[in-house]
Amino acid sequence: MRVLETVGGPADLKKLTDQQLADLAAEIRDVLVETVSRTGGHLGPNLGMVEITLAMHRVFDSPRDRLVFDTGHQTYVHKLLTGRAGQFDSLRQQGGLSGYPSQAESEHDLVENSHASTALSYADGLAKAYRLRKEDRYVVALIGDGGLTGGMAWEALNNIAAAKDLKLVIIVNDNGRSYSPTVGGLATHLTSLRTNPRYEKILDLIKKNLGRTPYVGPPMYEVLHGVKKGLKDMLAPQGMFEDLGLKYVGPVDGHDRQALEDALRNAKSFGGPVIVHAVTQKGFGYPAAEQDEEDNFHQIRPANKPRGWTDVFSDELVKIGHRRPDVVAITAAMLHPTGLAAFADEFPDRTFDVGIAEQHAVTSAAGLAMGGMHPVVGLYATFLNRAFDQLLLDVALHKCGVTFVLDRAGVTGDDGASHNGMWDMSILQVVPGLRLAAPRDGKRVQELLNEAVEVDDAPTVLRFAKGEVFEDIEAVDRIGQLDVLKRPASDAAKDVLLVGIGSMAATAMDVAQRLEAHGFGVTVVDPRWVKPVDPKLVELAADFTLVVTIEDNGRAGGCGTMIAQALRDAGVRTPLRDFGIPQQFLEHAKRAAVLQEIGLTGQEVAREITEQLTRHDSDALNQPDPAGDRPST
Ligand SMILES: Cc1ncc(C[n+]2csc(CCOP(=O)(O)OP(=O)(O)O)c2C)c(N)n1
Ligand SMILES: CC(=O)[C@@H](O)[C@H](O)COP(=O)(O)O
Ligand SMILES: [Mg+2]
Repeated sequence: MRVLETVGGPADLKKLTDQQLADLAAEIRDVLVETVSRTGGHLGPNLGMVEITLAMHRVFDSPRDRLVFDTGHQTYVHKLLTGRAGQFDSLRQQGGLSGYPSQAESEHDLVENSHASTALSYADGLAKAYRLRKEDRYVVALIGDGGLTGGMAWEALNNIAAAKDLKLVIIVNDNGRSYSPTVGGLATHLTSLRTNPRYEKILDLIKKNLGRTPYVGPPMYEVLHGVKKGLKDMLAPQGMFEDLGLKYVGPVDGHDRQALEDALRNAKSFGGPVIVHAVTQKGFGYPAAEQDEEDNFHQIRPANKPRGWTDVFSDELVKIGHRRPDVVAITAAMLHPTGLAAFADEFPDRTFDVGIAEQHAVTSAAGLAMGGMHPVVGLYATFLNRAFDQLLLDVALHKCGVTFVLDRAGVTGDDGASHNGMWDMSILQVVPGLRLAAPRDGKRVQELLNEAVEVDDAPTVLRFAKGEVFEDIEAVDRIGQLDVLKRPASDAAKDVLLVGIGSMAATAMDVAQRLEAHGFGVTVVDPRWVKPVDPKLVELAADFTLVVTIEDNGRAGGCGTMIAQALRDAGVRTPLRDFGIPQQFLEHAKRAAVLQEIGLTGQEVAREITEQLTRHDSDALNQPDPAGDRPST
């Protein structure tokens, strides 16, 4: 029987021998490689977390002691050790285990948000709560070196360092990478800590020698090891953490479980906030991941991936870069995933990786624009949320010509609720002067990106979906900025004006076909620029019985809402039905499965409209469904 099968929960770990623990670590790595290669997910980060997770669960008592994982993508081992090994095959599948912590799955899971750099703030709050409630519980926060480059982490450290009596242990999982090697002064400092051979060797020497004198040895080693500014300052530049007033333990070999346990017990004994600096290798134990230059298999990348929206953007930006020396690119630690790597290869001096620091990225872009450059900021749509204030009041207020390219907009699916790009076309509607484009296919990505970088007195935004780019849908006419994609076969009644937004233009074409089969006259348009609302769209709407909008964004405050407002403001009484993502946190599943689930498919939308049009109840065309914010079906 495998050791893993004997582990029903963390308590079982405490009974295992060193040999059994070594066997268990090997078994876990086999399960990770075998399963994640099939299901997809974060293989590299989790291979690097085996010994740390074992040590965490052997030294602390989850869930009484609370374990908080930053970003949460590195919790597969935690799941295997907390009673979910039997379900691990269902990882990231619809109805199966989430790829991130899930309170619904286990009492051992707490933080579900996959946005980085939040763990220390949660931990600060939790530890304060336990102190106030006089609960003798530890909080253990695991954060990566990448997560530490996020501003929130330093806001939290500033508070934690001042709270000497918080029972809080911070484990920095330092593998030197986010996706790519971690950048900035912090990375350099962590490197100086982890690569100072003298410090480690001398400590080992002391430990070995002192260890031979049982009565004096271990306590003496503890004193030496715990000494604040003496031994360490002399041997390794401490600076940062200790100068902040934080106890620092390490650097510890993050793949030596025993050493980790010693360090965590040492940290636990301080009774106040401590940083344990664990040095790991992303992908450890699986050579293919260890040697993967791009990102150590941060995410399993499917072999021969079809050409995606990201690729079209990436190629077009390089072309623009050649003709526009003022164009620069900014990434928040996601050079490859956002398609900026090609631009970086071509223009290394005009590409800036700021770490996982979206807020800094956006305001730094404002500075670059004020300095005469035209920044293109590449982000995943959901991560823009974090930098909304910077976009609103650092970029838009000053009318800075910054172009934002939001990848993974709309339903992304298997990374769960916090990864769906369902917020941007709602929050961006309130930004004065901002121009928002939603390309429907690869050709429009090229077209709209070139139009966007020409705007130098306002922020411009392009947003497109995850995955394979759609086939080009050519327009049959252009009215103002509007592309007409389909007119009725004959001069049939102008029953429905279908507004397909971005990737939903293809869905709109499918809906049109289905409606025409029921004898309705349908015109399909793609606004291309969805903000501000095109006056030509408002004019056109006046001639139709019903306007229908379809968008891959939350319904609340989305494009449908804004177009309806523009119709009302212009006195156009044509009723409007808006289809979009229901304003809910969506369970993880593949994108197509989620779209099916929420009714954002051609078949479902066509059924709804047919039902509404054939209800013969003219009011039906005017009254929204009394069910309120029902799912968009
Ligand atoms: C706010 C935010 N921006 C970007 C990401 C995308 N992202 C997911 S994991 C990751 C790298 C995390 O690096 P690190 O914290 O060092 O953890 P590791 O993967 O190395 O274990 C990034 C950038 C995110 N989750 N949150
Ligand atoms: C954990 C994280 O934020 C990213 O690694 C996320 O998994 C992105 O996934 P895709 O790049 O596959 O959209
Ligand atoms: Mg890292």
